[in-house]
Parts: sequence; C-alpha cells; structure tokens
Amino acid sequence: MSVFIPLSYDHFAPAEAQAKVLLGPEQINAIVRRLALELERDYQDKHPVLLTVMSGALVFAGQLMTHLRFPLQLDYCHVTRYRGAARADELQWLVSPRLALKDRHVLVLDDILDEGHTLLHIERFVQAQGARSCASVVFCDKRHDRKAEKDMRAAYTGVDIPDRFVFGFGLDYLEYGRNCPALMIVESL
Ligand SMILES: O=P(O)(O)OC[C@H]1O[C@H](OP(=O)(O)OP(=O)(O)O)[C@H](O)[C@@H]1O
Ligand code: HPA
Repeated sequence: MSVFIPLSYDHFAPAEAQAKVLLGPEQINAIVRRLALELERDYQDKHPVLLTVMSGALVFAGQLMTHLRFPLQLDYCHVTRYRGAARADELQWLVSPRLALKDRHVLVLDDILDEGHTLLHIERFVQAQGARSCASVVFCDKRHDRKAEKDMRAAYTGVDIPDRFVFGFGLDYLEYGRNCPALMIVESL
C-alpha cells in the first residue's frame, strides 16, 4: 500500500484563517444528543454493531457513544475518497470491519454525507455480508444536487449544512483541523 504524505500546515493555515464557525460545540452536542435519543428509541433491543467510518467519524462516534444507553458493539472500517483534499478521488478501502456482520443490525456512522458515494459503497458491502439490517447515521448532510442517488438521505441525519467545504469535529482539510471542537465553514474552497 502506498504511503500518503499530506501537504504541510502552510497549505491549511490560510483556509483556517478565513474559516467561520458554522456550529459551535454546544450546538454540536445538542445535535448528537438528539440523534442518540432517536437511536435509543429504534435500537434499544437490537444490539447493533456501530460501524464507524474512519477517520472522519472518529469524533462523532466517540461523542455519540457516550450517550447511547443500550447494548451495542463497536467496529470500524476505513474507506477514503478525499485523502485529505477538497475534491474526491477514487474510493479506496484501507481497513475492513473485524466483526462478522451476518444477521446483525448495523448502523454505519459517518461524519458527513456529501456526494454519498462512500456511504452507498459501505451500505452495499454491509448488505453483501448478510446483515439483518443496515442504516446510516451521519452528523451532517451537505445539501446539493450531486448526490450519488437522487434525493439520497441517511436514515438518521444530525444537521443539514450548506454546499461549502467544512472542517472540524473530525472532518479534515489536508488532514488538519479534525481536532477543532466546532464545525468550521470555508467559503473559498
Ligand atoms: O459523501 P462522500 O462525497 O462520499 O464523502 C463523504 C466521505 O468523505 C470523507 O471521508 P474521506 O474520504 O475524506 O476520508 P477521511 O474520513 O479519512 O477524512 C467523510 O469522512 C466521508 O466518509
Ligand atoms: O466538506 C467536507 N469537508 C471535509 N471532508 C469532506 N468529505 C466530504 N466533504 C467534506
């Protein structure tokens, strides 16, 4: 496998300098708590597998998990399209899930539904493993008409956001910015 070397911080810094807060930590927390209640309502007795899509969903999944008060198991997979950049590339599988998904209720957790190719691909993979059910949970859904399937939506959506590049709360630009506690919007990208 080739080693991906991201651009330096000098490339990220100008975007960071002009970024504006789209959602602050308190707003994010309220959204995550609401999603947790919806999942508790629907998955209380289903013992789901939470399949976290690395790396972007790391922060979202971590925060969401602390609010889920029912039995579940955690797994992850790593699929990447953007490789840190603002434009998508070929979809690449880096890590497959470890748990057997056959006959399980699977919740695919991702930070963002943008064009939707990533989620569609993972959902198809999960179904091909013989899962009993598969539903996606996304923190945010970027609203535009370039979805992989017309009118595509996740089963659970935290918040709709404008058609602009965002970073923070796990999302990156050039692999930087994931640790920002707010969701930041960059108008120029
Ligand atoms: O809806 P799409 O247009 O397919 O894009 C959404 C995907 O893009 C980002 O991942 P990325 O490929 O950047 O990898 P990362 O999670 O490691 O940042 C994000 O975390 C989603 O998984
Ligand atoms: O707007 C975005 N920001 C960061 N990562 C992304 N992956 C898809 N869309 C985005």
